[in-house]
Amino acid sequence: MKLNEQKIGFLGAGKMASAIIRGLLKSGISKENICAGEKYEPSAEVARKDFGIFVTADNAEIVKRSDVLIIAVKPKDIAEALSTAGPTGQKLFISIAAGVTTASLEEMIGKDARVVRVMPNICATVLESATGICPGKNASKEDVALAKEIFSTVGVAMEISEDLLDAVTGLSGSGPAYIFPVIEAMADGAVYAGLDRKTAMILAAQTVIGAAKMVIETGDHPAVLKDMVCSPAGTTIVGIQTLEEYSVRAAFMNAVIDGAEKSKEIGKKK
Ligand SMILES: NC(=O)C1=CN([C@@H]2O[C@H](COP(=O)(O)OP(=O)(O)OC[C@H]3O[C@@H](n4cnc5c(N)ncnc54)[C@H](OP(=O)(O)O)[C@@H]3O)[C@@H](O)[C@H]2O)C=CC1
Ligand SMILES: O=C(O)[C@@H]1CCC=N1
Repeated sequence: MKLNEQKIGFLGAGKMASAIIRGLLKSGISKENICAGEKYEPSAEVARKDFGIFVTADNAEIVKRSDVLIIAVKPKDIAEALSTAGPTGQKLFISIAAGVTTASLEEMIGKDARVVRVMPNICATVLESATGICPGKNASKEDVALAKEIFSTVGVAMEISEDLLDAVTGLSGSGPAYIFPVIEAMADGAVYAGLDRKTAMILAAQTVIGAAKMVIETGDHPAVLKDMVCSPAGTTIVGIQTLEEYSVRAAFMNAVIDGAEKSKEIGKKK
């Protein structure tokens, strides 16, 4: 199955669908091969204007035109989106909804449905998503490979077993929202210390990019990298002491655990 020969339809054309569509177009997929079902007309109009793709409120028309359907509505809206999807035949369904299991998607689409569950993140917008992928019971190796190819256009995509996808959701699905306030708060600190806001924001964001690259490219443990920055009796160790006083590491750890548990909870709802 070649990606550039697939007709890809999105159910929902909101924030995440737009991010993924942008990645597909940037990777050379023709806009003629992408379409979207979106019931909120202002979002539909934005997608038409930004991407030049076919967008309609008629989900059945999207299913008819597509080989692969990407479910990109909120978990609570999936049942309605699928109930208006018409005959689904043996098309491949890829869901990016938080918490919703492949088993419950198969129940809604049909017991033989080919389903792949994926958890990307909002950084797909800048082609830097961290994405976890797992197959449903009827999905073939080729289906998983195709999903991996699609999500590799917007960042890093890895196959992960489904029992761990809630953990991926808490970590990389929600994670950007935990880091954005860190960047804002660090910039606030620099403004307090006298830097102008624009410079502070650029330096704060680049610091996060640089730190992330250090972890990925050196392969060193973050604690080792932290020690490289902390000079004895220097400026950094006093900041580390403050973070420890406020239990910042525990707070981040608990935020990820809470997100993972919420994802599991969503999966239990019918
Ligand atoms: N935002 C994120 O960072 C991430 C989100 N996800 C998952 O991605 C999915 C989409 O999230 P996101 O893009 O943020 O959500 P958005 O609300 O931005 O997009 C969903 C869009 O789908 C529309 N919609 C709702 N019901 C239907 C329907 N029956 N048919 C067609 N369109 C419909 C909504 O319209 P209306 O507003 O009128 O309801 C909305 O425009 C969710 O399931 C979420 O769990 C996964 C990873 C990260
Ligand atoms: O908050 C949410 O439910 C979605 C899923 C992961 C990120 N955003």
